[in-house]
Amino acid sequence: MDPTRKKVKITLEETYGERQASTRFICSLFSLPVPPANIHGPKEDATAFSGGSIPEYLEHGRVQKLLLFGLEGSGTSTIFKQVKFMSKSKFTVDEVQNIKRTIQRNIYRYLSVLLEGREHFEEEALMDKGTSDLERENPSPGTDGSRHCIYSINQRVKHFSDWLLEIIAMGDLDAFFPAATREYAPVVDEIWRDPAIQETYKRRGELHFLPDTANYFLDQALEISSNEYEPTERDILYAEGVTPSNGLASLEFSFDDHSPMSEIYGEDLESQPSWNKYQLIRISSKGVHDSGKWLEMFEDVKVVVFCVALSDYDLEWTRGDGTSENKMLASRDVFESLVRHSSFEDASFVLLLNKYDSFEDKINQVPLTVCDWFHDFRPFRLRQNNQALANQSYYYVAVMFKQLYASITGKKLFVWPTRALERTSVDETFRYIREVLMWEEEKKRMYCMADDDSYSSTETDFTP
Ligand SMILES: Nc1nc2c(ncn2[C@@H]2O[C@H](COP(=O)(O)OP(=O)(O)OP(=O)(O)O)[C@@H](O)[C@H]2O)c(=O)[nH]1
Ligand SMILES: [Mg+2]
Repeated sequence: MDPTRKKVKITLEETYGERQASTRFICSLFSLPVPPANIHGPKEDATAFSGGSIPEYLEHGRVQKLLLFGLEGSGTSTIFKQVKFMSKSKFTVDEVQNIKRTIQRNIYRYLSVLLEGREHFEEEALMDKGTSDLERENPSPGTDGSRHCIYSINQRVKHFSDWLLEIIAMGDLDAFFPAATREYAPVVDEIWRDPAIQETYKRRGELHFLPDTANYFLDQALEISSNEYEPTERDILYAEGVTPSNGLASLEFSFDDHSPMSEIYGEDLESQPSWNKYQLIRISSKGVHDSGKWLEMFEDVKVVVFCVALSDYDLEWTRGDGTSENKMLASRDVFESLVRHSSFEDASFVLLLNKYDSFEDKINQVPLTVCDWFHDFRPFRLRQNNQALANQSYYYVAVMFKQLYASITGKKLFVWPTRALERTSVDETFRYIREVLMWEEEKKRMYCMADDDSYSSTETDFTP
């Protein structure tokens, strides 16, 4: 069972005491940190988030700043959008119009990636076929004399394909967009359903720049291309390019005051600190690269939330200078540079290991050891299902990051698995972050008391 599901099951079935014990046991087994009172798991009801009037609490300086970072494609904008929906902040009419255009434009981009991939796969397949025909001295042309394979398309589609690829290569799509492209919606729909394109889509892992959600939009090409189309919440969540990709986005939110967290402090609500207002600041990966100066602005950040796509362990990443490296290693390097940054000396770090769903799908096909950093990973048993293997691999990756973090700071790194496309997962994540914040504040308070010599020393140490 994967850790996310375990968490939900724990919430539903176990009593608080049992849960604390089992969570602590699992965490100590894998050397993972656990907050002291992981009281209640996620509520299904995402409305537990509620928007608040910002200026007054900014004034009182009670906003807890959370900084969200991650390498390109790690899922930070998806998380940001989820929080925006959960906090009930609305997109303006203009923003929705822009999102609509972006989604309509993205369809052409996805199609062009598929068409280009198709050309490549066709060439490759025909070459292989040619070689094997030669070996058998038995060439096998199609009925019209030309050669075919599963990636071949008819002349009409080929015509459109050449036209679209040329336009996109010249950067001219905007000249045809949106009016002219609307006319082509039926062709786009036809091409997407073409067997050659569907075969190409099956090999999407080999295509760059094709997100997991491309099929979601291509399936609806006709509706999306119409004038009347209004993006749904899910469309906005899945769409790329909604959150600025090279800038900074900020959002304020709060948890509702009747949340389970208040129970940590029992009946004594008077002494409960006001930690329920948050500002989430997302800096895009481009921002991270040329952000030395920006980072100085974030000295008062309480938590750095660093997002890594778990399923990146076998992917290549092209740096600005054109050289490439494993994407997990690239993420690790960015993580390390943030951990070492003087602005975050006093901040806590929460590592989100995102795309747990893709990770679970991939882990039985591609061994974790393809990433050099994980070369000595040895699963307990060789024959096991995806979930169990994903679970073990997740803990291994978490521990690698924890060791790295501890070697630099001497502190504990908090780690959490996420599936950013699922709202309950993001809700659960922010509840966890809130617990981390409270735990850290409480720890500081305890240390202060210990300094005053008014507190027994053994109880100050509640690191797991
Ligand atoms: N399967 C899966 N896909 C995800 C998950 N989180 C995000 N994605 C997808 O991954 C792609 C990249 O996610 P983004 O949220 O745009 O990532 P980002 O960190 O904002 O990256 P940039 O926008 O490139 O800076 C999008 O197509 C998302 O829909 C997840 O948990 N599982
Ligand atoms: Mg994005």
